Amino acid sequence: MPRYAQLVMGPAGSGKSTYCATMLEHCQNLNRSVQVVNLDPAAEHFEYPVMADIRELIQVDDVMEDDSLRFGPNGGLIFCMEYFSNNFDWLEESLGHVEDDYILFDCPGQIELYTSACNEAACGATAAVGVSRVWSLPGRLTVHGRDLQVMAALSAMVMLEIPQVNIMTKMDLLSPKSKKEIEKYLDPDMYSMMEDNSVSLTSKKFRKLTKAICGLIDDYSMVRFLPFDRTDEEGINIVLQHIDFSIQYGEDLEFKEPKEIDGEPSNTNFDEFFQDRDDS
Ligand SMILES: Nc1nc2c(ncn2[C@@H]2O[C@H](COP(=O)(O)OP(=O)(O)OP(=O)(O)O)[C@@H](O)[C@H]2O)c(=O)[nH]1
Ligand SMILES: [Mg+2]
Repeated sequence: MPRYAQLVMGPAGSGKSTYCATMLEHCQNLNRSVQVVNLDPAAEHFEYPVMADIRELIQVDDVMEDDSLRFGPNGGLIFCMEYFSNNFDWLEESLGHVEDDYILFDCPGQIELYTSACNEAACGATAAVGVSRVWSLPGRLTVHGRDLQVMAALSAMVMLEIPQVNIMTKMDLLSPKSKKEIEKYLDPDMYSMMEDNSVSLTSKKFRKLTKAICGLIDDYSMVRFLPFDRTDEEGINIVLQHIDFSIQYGEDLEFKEPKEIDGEPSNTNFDEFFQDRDDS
């Protein structure tokens, strides 16, 4: 059987580890077997059990304390990921050979990594297990900050040629009004957004640069975001279905009996989701 994976990438603090914990719990409720691997050598805290943890191989603190290396936190992290990309045996041994594996890789958050070492590491990880990637961005963003982050998402998509699903995290923090407002950013029309912000684009050069960036994002027309509200099971399911579809998960799976809870067969959220859709 093939192995499937999600590489969960995105800026620092955008909610990658929380996404992994939420998706793990969601899949467990659906009676789906999912495992999580921590690939962040600087991770201090995460709320999920791990199948493997890169810190068993190398830790940022050890690299920073090494007198011959003398790295700071960012250089230390890049060193760790390069070390990881040269030691994939560790990953292959840690993953073993379990059938029907579906693994979430919780990646580190430093954005520089997605233009260099982490790509090599991610390529190695995809070679080891299979493909797909989730790019997470927090739901609260300024317009210009968001443009740059859209560029980062686009750059990751282009650098590492595997399917990518972009998600907008922390949607539960938004009021209904803000949720409505953020809708236009989920599937952005870059040119009309630029017009919306034209008042702040007083400099001619800056306006030209912004237009060029908008053109680039528009040319690829691939960057859209799915909202991710960790409190909304139905929304989480929609994200999972998009990812499953992008990696063709489930096409050759055999039917499994649902788990029984207190002698009663469980009515999974998956069934409920389709039930709701049928009723509507
Ligand atoms: N309300 C809310 N808070 C969130 C959500 N996702 C993450 N957070 C909070 O945001 C902070 C960072 O979340 P993490 O999941 O650690 O983010 P990360 O991307 O793994 O961070 P790094 O690994 O440091 O890059 C934590 O305080 C989380 O509790 C979410 O969906 N909703
Ligand atoms: Mg994390």
